Amino acid sequence: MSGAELAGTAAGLYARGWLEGTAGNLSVRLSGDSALITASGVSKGRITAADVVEVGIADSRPVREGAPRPSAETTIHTALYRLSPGSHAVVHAHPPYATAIAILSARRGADTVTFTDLEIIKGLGLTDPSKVVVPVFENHAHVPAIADDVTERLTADAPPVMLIGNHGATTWGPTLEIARNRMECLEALCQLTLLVDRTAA
Ligand SMILES: CSCCC(=O)C(=O)COP(=O)(O)O
Ligand SMILES: [Zn+2]
Repeated sequence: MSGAELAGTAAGLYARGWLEGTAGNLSVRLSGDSALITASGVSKGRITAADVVEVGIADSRPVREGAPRPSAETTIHTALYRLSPGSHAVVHAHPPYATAIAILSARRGADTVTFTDLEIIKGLGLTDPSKVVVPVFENHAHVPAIADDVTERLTADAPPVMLIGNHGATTWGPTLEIARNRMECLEALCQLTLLVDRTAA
């Protein structure tokens, strides 16, 4: 897995309008105990292989001196890699419908959102796709506190998707393509839920 592949996936998500401004971050696990993650504060629509940083999964720090500053959300990515040894990629984005659901959840003080009986749940790769309970984390200003909450709340068999209140969504999986697909499925679940809720109102 290379920085160019990360950049290509990021460009695709940017083109969909899910990484507005400099939003979003993507990473892949490397062999050993490190991961390659996008640099902080750069447009993910035009990053290149030079805009990725290798960080340690144990300490979330750049492996090499002089590297660009890694994503501000690196600690969330590394917490997920520690939690889920079979996961080799993490995608964080701000897709509009998932972010709207994250905002509504935060307003209601809800720490989960449940989706039931929607075919697209199957795209999340769950054993029982009839229902998925998606955790919603508080958007602490100090990002490592979000990572601490992730470590505390999630178990290895948790669904590979989460929302961050007032912020966005994070998904993970065995490959970058699967983590990206899961982001698309989560966004579709949120979009369908908001569309149907509005139609029924
Ligand atoms: C302009 S978006 C604010 C930060 C954020 O939510 C994000 O996803 C990007 O952070 P990064 O440090 O990875 O650029
Ligand atoms: Zn974000």
